[in-house]
Formats: sequence, C-alpha cells, structure tokens
Amino acid sequence: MTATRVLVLNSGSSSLKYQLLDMRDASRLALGLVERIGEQTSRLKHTVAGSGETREQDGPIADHDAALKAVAGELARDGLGLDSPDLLAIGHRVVHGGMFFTEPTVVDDGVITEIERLIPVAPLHNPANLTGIRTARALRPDLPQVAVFDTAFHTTMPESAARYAIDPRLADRYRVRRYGFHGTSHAYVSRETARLLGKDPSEVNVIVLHLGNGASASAVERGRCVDTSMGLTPLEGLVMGTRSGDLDPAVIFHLARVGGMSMDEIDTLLNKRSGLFGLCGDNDMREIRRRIDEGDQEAALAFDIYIHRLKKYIGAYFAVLGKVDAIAFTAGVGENAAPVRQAAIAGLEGLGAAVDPELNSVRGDGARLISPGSARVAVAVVPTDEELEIATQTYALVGKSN
Ligand SMILES: Nc1ncnc2c1ncn2[C@@H]1O[C@H](COP(=O)(O)OP(=O)(O)O)[C@@H](O)[C@H]1O
Ligand SMILES: CC(=O)OP(=O)(O)O
Ligand SMILES: [Mg+2]
Repeated sequence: MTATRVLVLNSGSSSLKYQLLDMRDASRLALGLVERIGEQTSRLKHTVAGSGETREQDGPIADHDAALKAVAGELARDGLGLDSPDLLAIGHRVVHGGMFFTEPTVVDDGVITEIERLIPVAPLHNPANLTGIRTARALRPDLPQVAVFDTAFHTTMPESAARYAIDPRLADRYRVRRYGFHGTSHAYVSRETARLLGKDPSEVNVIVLHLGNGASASAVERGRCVDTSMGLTPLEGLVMGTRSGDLDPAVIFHLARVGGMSMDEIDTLLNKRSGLFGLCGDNDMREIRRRIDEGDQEAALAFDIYIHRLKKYIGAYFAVLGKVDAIAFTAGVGENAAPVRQAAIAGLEGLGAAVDPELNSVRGDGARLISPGSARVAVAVVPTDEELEIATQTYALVGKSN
C-alpha cells in the first residue's frame, strides 16, 4: 500500500497547530491545537475529523517537545499514530528561511544548521520550528521531514522593495534585507481570491491582509509577491497583537540612551509588550471590541491606531500595484472581525473599494465577497489554510518519489 498521509506541524512561539491529511483528496483526518505552551494553563484541543469528536486536555505542557509528544499520543488513540505505515511525510512551517530557501525543502542536518543560524532574526519562531523538526525526526527517523518557509513566497520581491536604504555592502555582509513572512498564507489566499473571482492568479492583482496575532499585508501582482509589510524580522509593518510594527528606528536609540533600557529589554518591549497589548493591555480583538462597546477610550484608541496603520498599507499597495482587483482579509482577525474590515475600507470609495455592511456582517466558513456588486475593487474574506498549503507542498515534493 502506498502511504498518502501528511502530518503538518505549525509551531508558533507558544502554540502548536497541527493537521493530519490524506493527500489523495486532501481530506483532513484529525486536527488540533496546543495553546499556552510553557505556562501552567496549557491546553490541547484535538478533533477527529470524521466523527467531529473533540477531546481537551488541560495542564502544563513545558515545551514544544512535550507538546508534540502529547499530540502524537492523541493521534495514536484514534489509530492515527506517528508509527502508522500510511504516514508519508511530516511537513513543518518554518518562519525564517533567509535568502537560502526559496522552495519547500527536505530536512537534513545542513538544513537544520541553516534554520538554526537564522534564529537571531526570528527569535520567537525558528526555535519552536526546530524543536518540532527534531522531535518529529526522533519519533520517525525514516520519514521525510519537509520544511515550508514563510519567507519563500516573498523572494520574488524586486530589490527596490526588498532593500533598506543603507549601504548595500553592509546589508549584504549582515544579510539585512526585507524578507517578509506569512508567505504560505499570502500565497494560498491570493490564489483562492483569484478563484473566487473566477480568474487565474496570473490575471489579477490582490492586496492580502493577513491579520492574526502576527499581522502582515502583501501586494501580489499576477500571482507574484511584489511587496510585503514585514521585513528583516516579523516586527516591521502593521500594528499586531503584541508587536509594535513600524516605528522610527530612532525610538530604539532614544529608549536606550534616555530611558536607560538594554537592547534585550527593548527587543522584548517591541515584540512582546507592544501593539494592541501595549496600547490597551489586551491583544485579542474580541476583547478589544467588547471594551469599545462598553465605552472604553483606551481600547478605542488602540483600535484606531491599528486601523490607521492598516489603511496606510492598503493605500501604499494601491500605489505599488497601480491597479487592484481585490483586497482579501484573512487569519483570525481578518476572517472574524467585521468592524476591522468595515473600518479599514471606509473612505476608500475614491479608490474603488467599499464594503457592503450586510454582506460584511454575515458569518461563514468559506471565501466570500463583502463588497457591493458595483465596486471596482472586490473586497473579500478568504479563510487561510496554512496547514493545507504546507501539506500540498510537502506532498508535491515527496509524494511523487513514493
Ligand atoms: N471571533 C473573533 N472576532 C474577532 N477577533 C478574533 C476572533 N477570533 C479570533 N480573533 C483574533 O484572531 C487572533 C488569532 O488569530 P490567528 O490567525 O489564529 O493568529 P496566530 O496564528 O498568529 O496565532 C486572536 O488573537 C484574536 O485577536
Ligand atoms: C511570522 C509571524 O508573525 O507568525 P505568527 O503570526 O504565527 O506569529
Ligand atoms: Mg498564524
């Protein structure tokens, strides 16, 4: 029997999302999430796709190694364990691939060393991705492990967008350039948006707004990324859950010289204690909307700053692309927060974009248009599926040799 199943691991800084898929028809067999890894209140939520049965397990899970072993245990209970002969490969999300990785790559020792070398530019993500790879390798040393990089989709950016305005020799020596992240999602969502419009990706220009806890925008011209809001690290660009996004780099010198903060303190401040959380003490958009509804001014200002930045990027990418066919909202906030979509597009009628309040308020699982029929630019909600995209790329790489 030919093995056709792919297990996908999407390790975040404190979470592990996973899906087991059968790639004959890309159907899901099981999926789940381990949250708050490293805290006392960790939770594993495991769902068996066929029956829809969900099991939850609460209690401390110390690190990503323990998380993956717990997930393996849950899968084994359903007869879907990692020891199954039906398992073809394990696909891993790796956030930073630098300039080196432009394609999905079968992991060997050299690949691991390179991902390790990139830790300084993805300190929240690459260590977790590496733990996932190492644990999976230890559990099934015989299986191909495939790394799918967040940065890969953005390697088509022209130098004018990818370079910072600093001495290119210095930039090259330290590999300082704009890499961009969430690429697997931007690739998938831009393609799905074209499909929603009944077009081939090569026929349309799309602005993708990936608004999760981390958030980034991209300008996709005829299927190729030409600009994106994240840079050397996932800190640049939009206001995020806990990250500041863009600021004058001199803020850092100022906090060091005048505020007496160390580089590590500033790094932690900007990555973990800024963004929505820094502004109002909450990083979850649901909580922020609830507070706004109760008249909370601090939450309202945080929301306004978030929207203002988002709008600036939408405007910038109109200019970068020249002609825009669609704006797609995706990820946790983009897919669920109707007020964010409404506020981000409000006032863009002159650019041809508008949101129909009624369509915008309808909840749904699939990709859908939320712009009025008369709008020149389609505005859409397009759910992302990084795990499906990673499974597809993993299968394309190792399935044919099986
Ligand atoms: N129903 C909802 N309404 C508004 N925001 C939501 C909703 N559900 C999730 N979110 C937002 O989505 C975020 C998580 O998005 P997600 O794409 O899962 O992020 P990540 O992959 O970075 O963990 C939450 O922090 C929250 O702000
Ligand atoms: C790169 C990045 O920001 O990822 P996430 O949104 O999963 O934190
Ligand atoms: Mg995410």
